[in-house]
Amino acid sequence: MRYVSTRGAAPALDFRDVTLAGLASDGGLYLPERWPSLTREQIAGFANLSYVDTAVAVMTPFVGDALTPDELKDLCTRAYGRFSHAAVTPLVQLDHDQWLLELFHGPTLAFKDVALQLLGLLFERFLNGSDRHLTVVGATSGDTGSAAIDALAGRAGVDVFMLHPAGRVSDVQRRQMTTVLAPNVHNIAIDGDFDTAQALVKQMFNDPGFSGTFALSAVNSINWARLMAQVVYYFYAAVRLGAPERSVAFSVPTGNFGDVFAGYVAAQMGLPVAKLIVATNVNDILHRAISAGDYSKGIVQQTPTPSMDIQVSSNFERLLFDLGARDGAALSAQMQGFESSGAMRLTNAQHTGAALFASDRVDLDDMTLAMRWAHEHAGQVIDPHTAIALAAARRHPSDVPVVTLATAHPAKFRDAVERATGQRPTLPGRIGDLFEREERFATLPGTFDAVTAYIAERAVPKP
Ligand SMILES: Cc1ncc(COP(=O)(O)O)c(C=O)c1O
Ligand SMILES: N[C@@H](CCOP(=O)(O)O)C(=O)O
Repeated sequence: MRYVSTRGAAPALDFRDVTLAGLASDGGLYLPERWPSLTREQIAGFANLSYVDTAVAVMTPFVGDALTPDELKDLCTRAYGRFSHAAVTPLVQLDHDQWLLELFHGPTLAFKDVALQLLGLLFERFLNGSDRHLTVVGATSGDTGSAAIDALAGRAGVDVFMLHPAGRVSDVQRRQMTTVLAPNVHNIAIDGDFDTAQALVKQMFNDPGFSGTFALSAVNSINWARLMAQVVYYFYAAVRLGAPERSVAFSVPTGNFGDVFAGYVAAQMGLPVAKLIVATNVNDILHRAISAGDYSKGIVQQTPTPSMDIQVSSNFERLLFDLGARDGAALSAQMQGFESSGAMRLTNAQHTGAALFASDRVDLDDMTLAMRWAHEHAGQVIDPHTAIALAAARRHPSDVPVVTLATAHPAKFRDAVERATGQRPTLPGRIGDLFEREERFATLPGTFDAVTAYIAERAVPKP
């Protein structure tokens, strides 16, 4: 399998190189040159497979010959062996039509572990025997950071520099990052919001001086391997609810558009997906884009769902490319217009082509009501991000099962959960002593010069 950039000018790469590269050299994001397709019989056969075997079956076409089937299975077994639930991503029924897909049983209690546990092992495997030292640069609004740090702490050949917006993540989220004291982990709190952090990371890749000096790589969902691993749980859930005979809808709490784009990929591969509901908080750029074709930035507002306090959604570019006849030059011009003005209209083809998606904007009151409903009617204490998607799911009548992606453990957002339900979740044993651990992080202005100077002093240059 070869991978092409959404902006059309970077070289096509194989799976190994696309994993190590992260972002394309023309500023675009990599995508498979075509979507692999699975037959109905193959999909039906997944109903009897474990999570690991489903992962191997779904990911094999993307991995190509970069790994043997045995190697891929070994990596998946190790990655998902660290999850605390035997099903890895179990389904929980809420009522007749509504289901939760619990994605938070990994080491850092959010869906990011599903992809990042595997990505850490892929880096290790692909760096084995090479003298390349990776400088991983990442931006987090709370969850990617701890999942990447858990996956990479102490690994040879990799340093990770993780930028989070100071004061805009929950205390549990911050401590999950800053209490990891491994020498290859560097946490940086920046003055600014998540969009500032994400823009700095992209600027590092696009700066010839910086990216020429360090072998940069990405752990955000701009890295294709992240999305590939997330496609798996759409198949895993849908076949348990009757696919391919029956279609299934998914409601996804959305920020950077990675998780829901993985659902789109599953649909392109042949999974009968009835609808993908893009659920946003009041930072609703994606809701406006999908419902009205208006992709224009607002000011990032702080909410009790900090991981979704995002206005520039990196992976939306992948969808626009796929729906725009994969014309890299046209998309490049469209994205450059957005980058300079902060606004763009979707073309007719992009807007009408996105018919698989519905969208919804959920405010604080409706988020709170969804948390209460889950608690009172189904005995489930859910986190606020999950509640955004559950509220949206309940507002979209459906004649097929609707699966809400439960993206984080409620203990990561104890104050918000307690305010809504009166229940204060306890920290799971894995992080029971989190508030007694020592923290270490730097605080820097959110500027390219300040952050790159800090990294340059600590990172290992290319030979
Ligand atoms: C708990 C949680 N839910 C939802 C999201 C949004 O997911 P995505 O950025 O893939 O749209 C995030 C952050 O990515 C998150 O951490
Ligand atoms: N919500 C994320 C933001 C980064 O998203 P990613 O999926 O692109 O890594 C977070 O919690 O850090």
